[in-house]
Amino acid sequence: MDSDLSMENFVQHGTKCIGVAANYRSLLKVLNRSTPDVPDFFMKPPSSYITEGQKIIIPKGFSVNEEIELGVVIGKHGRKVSECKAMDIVGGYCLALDMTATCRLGLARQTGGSWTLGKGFDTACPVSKFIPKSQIPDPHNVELWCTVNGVEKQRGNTDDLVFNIPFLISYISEYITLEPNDVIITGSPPGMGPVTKGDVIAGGITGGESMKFDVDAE
Ligand SMILES: O=C([O-])CC(=O)C(=O)O
Ligand SMILES: [Mg+2]
Repeated sequence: MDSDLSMENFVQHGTKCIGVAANYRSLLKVLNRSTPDVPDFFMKPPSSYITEGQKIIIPKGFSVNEEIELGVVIGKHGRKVSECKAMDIVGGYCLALDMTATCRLGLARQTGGSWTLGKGFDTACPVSKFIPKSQIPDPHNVELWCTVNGVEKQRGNTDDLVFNIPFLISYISEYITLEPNDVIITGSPPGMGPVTKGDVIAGGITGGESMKFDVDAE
């Protein structure tokens, strides 16, 4: 397997971001949905990434929710990776805000249409700086928090994931080759809600990395 030593710049490499939908047991409970047998995925284009210092821009007429998530940054090429080898291709982590245009997602759900605009508009994927793998020895016991204008909106622990990271890597790589600098955003705990121009979204790992983004609108 190839290794890539420049994962600190994973955003600049411009590879893909794969999102997992409804992957927290606590979120499924709030939504009154049963546990799915298989994970559901969507993709965000590399053009949706922003890093701290850049603003989230709500497209004209859109309503947008924030979702705090743990991102897994892939470090090595992976195709049909077994669950027991999956952690070997993880290069590190990041925090991500899965900005979601609820107006578009609601429509997609009603019509069976695609999630592309709902999840993939420009600035829909704010990420923190790269977090080395050694800083998160157990990625299945990470507490995530998110505030909007200083008010806590989300708090959850990755021990609540329906599909854990090895399962996700193995499942995705059965069908889609994972490449260095790809990011898998692992799903959001409950509490996500609408944000508007002028809001400040902060998110982090309790006792660890954090990030902050200003919201603007077209
Ligand atoms: O926005 C959604 O409906 C699904 C999703 O990404 C999540 O649960 O993290
Ligand atoms: Mg999400």
